[in-house]
Amino acid sequence: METDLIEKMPCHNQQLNNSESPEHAAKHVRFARSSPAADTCQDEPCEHQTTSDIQRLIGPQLKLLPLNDQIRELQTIIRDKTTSRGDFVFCADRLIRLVVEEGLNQLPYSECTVTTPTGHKYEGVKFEKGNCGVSIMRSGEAMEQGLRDCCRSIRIGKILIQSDEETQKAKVYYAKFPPDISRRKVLLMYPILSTGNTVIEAVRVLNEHGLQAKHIILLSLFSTPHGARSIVQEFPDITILTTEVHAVAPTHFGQSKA
Ligand SMILES: Nc1nc2c(ncn2[C@@H]2O[C@H](COP(=O)(O)OP(=O)(O)OP(=O)(O)O)[C@@H](O)[C@H]2O)c(=O)[nH]1
Ligand SMILES: O=P(O)(O)OC[C@H]1O[C@H](OP(=O)(O)OP(=O)(O)O)[C@H](O)[C@@H]1O
Ligand SMILES: O=c1cc[nH]c(=O)[nH]1
Repeated sequence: METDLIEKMPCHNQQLNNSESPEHAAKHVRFARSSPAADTCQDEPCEHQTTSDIQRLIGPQLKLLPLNDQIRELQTIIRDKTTSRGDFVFCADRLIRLVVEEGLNQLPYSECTVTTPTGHKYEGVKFEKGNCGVSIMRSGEAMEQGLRDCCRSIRIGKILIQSDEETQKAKVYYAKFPPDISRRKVLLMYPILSTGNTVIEAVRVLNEHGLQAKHIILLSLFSTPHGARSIVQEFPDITILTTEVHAVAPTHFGQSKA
């Protein structure tokens, strides 16, 4: 029964803190009524859904960036078939940067004290060591620059997985990670989760290298309900970060950067 419900929920956004403010709920309804990109919401209006439904059905492992006008505009331009290649890449890079920044927020920080030029002590925080990125080729590579723009010297591993077009079965062709990956927190990059099969296979390979799913933060831009649910069912400890869960995911994302 829950499966039926989730597939009927084409359009969701949810705050990262997993609770919905009245302002956020109001904004969500406004988008559902006014956005031309929310085409699949017409049969199943978003205002009839609560944003906690998706959380309940998929679980707290799924974290959506808080919806705002800026993110909604980027999603709209990326989805618009009349968008030029240059605008698509520009907007995708902006959305990637927002997801990367939030992904970094999920990593461990420790407290530290620094001295200011005027000799004052300042109680701040610093990243803990032991993070790395892994991009799933090809489309995940489009997210590497966004991560490097924030973390200049972060190590980035790569994995190539291709799905059989008929059976959808995912096969691993190439994987190269930092040797101590089992001891790191990994930002796994893949912009579009459709079936979820590619990511599931990637996480299996990371598991084989000794990395537990609880140390993986999946950075993506768009997900179908099915994709997110499949990944969480397979790996209940993973964290998935995305900007939108929608029944229709954009396609050919990798080709935009080719
Ligand atoms: N020569 C070389 N140095 C690298 C490479 N990747 C990372 N480094 C450097 O090696 C150092 C240690 O890298 P990491 O092990 O990823 O760093 P970390 O221990 O997680 O933490 P940070 O030092 O804060 O990055 C960093 O200063 C990086 O700049 C590489 O592929 N080649
Ligand atoms: O169904 P999933 O396993 O969740 O994968 C979804 C991705 O796969 C397809 O791309 P493609 O296979 O061409 O991958 P690439 O663009 O990364 O090369 C599709 O355009 C999505 O980007
Ligand atoms: O390059 C582009 C432009 C619009 N939409 C895409 O999917 N790719």
